[in-house]
Amino acid sequence: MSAVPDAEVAEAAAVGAHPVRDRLLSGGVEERSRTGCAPTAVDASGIAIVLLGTGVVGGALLKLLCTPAAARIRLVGAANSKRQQTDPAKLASRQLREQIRAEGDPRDNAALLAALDASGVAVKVIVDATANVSLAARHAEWLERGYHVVTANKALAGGELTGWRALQAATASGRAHYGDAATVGAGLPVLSTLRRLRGCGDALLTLEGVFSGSLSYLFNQYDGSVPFSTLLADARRLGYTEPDPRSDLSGEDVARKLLILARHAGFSLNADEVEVESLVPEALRGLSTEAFLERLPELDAPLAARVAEARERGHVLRYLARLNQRGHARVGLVEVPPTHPAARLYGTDNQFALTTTRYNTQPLVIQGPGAGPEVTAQALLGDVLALVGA
Ligand SMILES: NC(=O)C1=CN([C@@H]2O[C@H](COP(=O)(O)OP(=O)(O)OC[C@H]3O[C@@H](n4cnc5c(N)ncnc54)[C@H](OP(=O)(O)O)[C@@H]3O)[C@@H](O)[C@H]2O)C=CC1
Ligand SMILES: N[C@@H](CC=O)C(=O)O
Repeated sequence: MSAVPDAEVAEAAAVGAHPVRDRLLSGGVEERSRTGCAPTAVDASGIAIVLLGTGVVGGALLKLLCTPAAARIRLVGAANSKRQQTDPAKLASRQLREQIRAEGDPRDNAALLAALDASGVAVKVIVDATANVSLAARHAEWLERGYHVVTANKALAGGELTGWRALQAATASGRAHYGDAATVGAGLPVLSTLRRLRGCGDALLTLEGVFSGSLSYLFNQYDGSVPFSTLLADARRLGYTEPDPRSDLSGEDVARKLLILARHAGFSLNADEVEVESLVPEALRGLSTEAFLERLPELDAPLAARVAEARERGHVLRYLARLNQRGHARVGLVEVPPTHPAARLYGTDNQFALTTTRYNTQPLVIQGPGAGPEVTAQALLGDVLALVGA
């Protein structure tokens, strides 16, 4: 199924490298085309963007920027965690990630914003394809300054309630838009549906489902026959996990999505009000990402025991998120019967079951792939294009 040989995966897991991440931008199997890529001559009615993060999702977005759908978009800056590029000729490079790594300027957000200002284009967008908390903390300020923000980074909207409130205040002025489709369901139409329902006067009563693409991928397959750690390495290689997979296994990423949805529905929940079950053993919590990746097999025994217990009862394990009518929020591993809707998912499927005042006999269910570079990058592109009504 994978395009990456197993030996390469094993080596990558050992050193903390990432074949999909590397290939997406290396100009190797998924080379950027020069033709139509990062156009330098977009007229003033076009869109200028700065891309923060050139990893799995950012890399896939760079590929989409080379397609006709992105003809109105001009890339005026791109950055990784250490370096950045704003030179138009270099931004059009086939090897943009290597270019930035080898010859990029030191990181400086002000220079990226200056590139947007100098573009002469009215619609200026900052695309955040990182998981960086400090960058997310700047979203509200950027919006207030009139830059649109399109994000896959959930750290602000799904973080502390104060951050969420700052975001609401920044968008309330209407100066700039916040494109957040990629933050929940990797672009499945969940947030847009919830906003539409609320706009019609409907109210969310309960919410339940599988909100993690990587955990869905893991538990849809895990029956104890293949070690959990092997499946996790696969999920990471395929670009489904967070930069540090403990963000998925700890429940933190699912909790963020639940908070984003709950807050959009009018529940003012703080981050510490979500009950979270972590699947990361205590001994693996304080390690560096690289050290954690070397010790993945330590995940196997506890989960093998859990799946065996569930099987004795004729059940399967699913990592579920739940919000009840009283605003109680919980994310964690649940034993469900094979007839449960969450037991019938495939691949990275997410499932969001919304019970509302008007959808109250059967929930409104949104289901489909909930992780992966292409779908997530498409969600970002869609939010960018929506700014010009495309
Ligand atoms: N993968 C998926 O399926 C989905 C991911 N997302 C979200 O997308 C985001 C990115 O995920 P993913 O692409 O998988 O992660 P990666 O680790 O592959 O990429 C993250 C990128 O962010 C860069 N970065 C980190 N800090 C900064 C910074 N301060 N300034 C600029 N760049 C920075 C990294 O730089 P460097 O290369 O130097 O490390 C890297 O290029 C996350 O928030 C994730 O939750 C959302 C939906 C689905
Ligand atoms: N790591 C996340 C990616 C999308 O947000 C997940 O597994 O769902």
